[in-house]
Formats: sequence, C-alpha cells, structure tokens
Amino acid sequence: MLALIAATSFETRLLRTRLQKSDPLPGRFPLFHGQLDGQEILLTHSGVGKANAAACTAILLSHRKPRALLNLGCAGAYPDCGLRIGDLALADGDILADEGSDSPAGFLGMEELGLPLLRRPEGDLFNRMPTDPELFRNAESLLRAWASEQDIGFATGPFASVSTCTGTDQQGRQRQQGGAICENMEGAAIALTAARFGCPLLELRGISNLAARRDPDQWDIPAACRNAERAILHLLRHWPRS
Ligand SMILES: O=C(O)c1cccc(C(=O)CC[C@H]2O[C@@H](n3cnc4c(=O)[nH]cnc43)[C@H](O)[C@@H]2O)c1
Repeated sequence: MLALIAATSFETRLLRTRLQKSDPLPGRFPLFHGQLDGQEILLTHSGVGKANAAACTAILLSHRKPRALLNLGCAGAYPDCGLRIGDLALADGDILADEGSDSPAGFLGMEELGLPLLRRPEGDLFNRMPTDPELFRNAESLLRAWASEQDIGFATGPFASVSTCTGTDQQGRQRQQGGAICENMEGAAIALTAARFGCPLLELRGISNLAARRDPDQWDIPAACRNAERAILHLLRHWPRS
C-alpha cells in the first residue's frame, strides 16, 4: 500500500474522484482509500502548516504501514529557479527554513545552535530533511520525460518549509539564498516525521504562485494542483508492484 498526503482537499480533487471515503484517522484527519492504477492507496489531508503536517503524518504512520509516503500539493516558486505557474517541482530534500535563532550576525540554523531535530545512527537531522534518494531518482527520470511531453516545466532541488508565506519580492530573494527552489508549509515536517518512522518519502508539488510580492490575482492553485495530481498518477502507473 502507498499513502498520499496533501494539506487540503483542493490539492486532491482529481485523485479523490477514484477513491472512497473511510472512517477518519484519530485526530480528525480524513481518510480515503481505493485503487489507483492497480496500486492500493490511502489518502489523507493534514491541514495547512507544519504542526498539522507532523501530527497527521505521525498518526497515519502509527496506524498504517505504507511502503512509501507521497506528499503532493502546491508551492510558491522562488524567483531565480526558472519555474513558472503550473510547472512541477520534485524535492531532493526539504528545509525547515524558520527553525533556529535570529542574531545580530543573521539567522542561525539548528546545527549552529547545536540542537539536532532528530538523532539517528545514519546522521543527525538539523534543518534539512531528507526525501528518499531511490524514490527521488526513479521519479525524476519518469517525470522529466512526462513533463516534457506535456509541455510542463519541471525542476528538482531542495524545497523550503515556512510558517509564513513570502509576501514581498525582497523576502523571496532573501529566502532563496538558503538554496531552495520553492516554498511550502508542510513538506519538511512530513519528512522529519517520516524519517522518525523510517518510511520512504517523495515530495512533488505544482507551482501555484511565485514566492514574491503577494498578488492573488496571479495565482493559479487549480492548475498547480491538477498538474501535481496528474504527475502522481503517472508515477503510480510505473510504480513497482509489491
Ligand atoms: O493568502 C490567502 O488568501 C490564501 C488563500 C488560499 C491559499 C493560500 C495559500 O497560501 C496556500 C497555502 C498552501 O499551499 C502551499 N503553498 C502554496 N504557495 C505557497 C507559498 O508561496 N508559500 C508557502 N506555501 C505555499 C502551502 O504548502 C499551503 O499548504 C493563501
């Protein structure tokens, strides 16, 4: 079984047309189940933000044992990453961009503070949370070809998870200096929790807006969500059968 997690119901509209509603998970997280392209699927909505995302992932993985977790949804692209609205981004990691301390010398991350967020034999996790390298490699080659056929832009790189969406051009330029290509509000919390449970994670998002001056007239959340969902369906068609 594979599990899908998105923040909101508008990010899973297409997928849910082919799934049935189940009893909710503890904590009032909705649950859907069914088959998508021959794969047994569970789908849940965490709600927006890192607190919801971590709680939902922990409860899902405490009650179900999926082979992998796929995080999908929409995201804001940083100005110099080359992504446009409707394009797709695949994460090779997700950075908790707000966790740390401000100082007269600038932002100090968790490593500089000497505070790991997770201690593991394979290496402590500070701000940058991993996605699964093998899932990432397979998805990258499948999606690069598919996106090109569909005339959809595609990029890979680290994502940033933030508590506050970018609202000015200056903030977008400043945030991209952390190395991320786009920002969201859940991915790194899902990745940290998946790492705690040893569940392989993939994160794929459609670009709904630029992480720049707030201008909702320019956003296209439906196009971003639809392309991310179509890309997930493409991955599921090629996913190894268990
Ligand atoms: O500000 C509003 O009025 C508003 C109304 C509907 C949706 C939003 C969102 O910002 C969506 C947040 C949701 O989508 C992800 N997301 C999408 N774009 C961004 C972004 O530029 N920065 C951070 N997160 C973004 C995020 O993961 C949330 O789940 C706002």
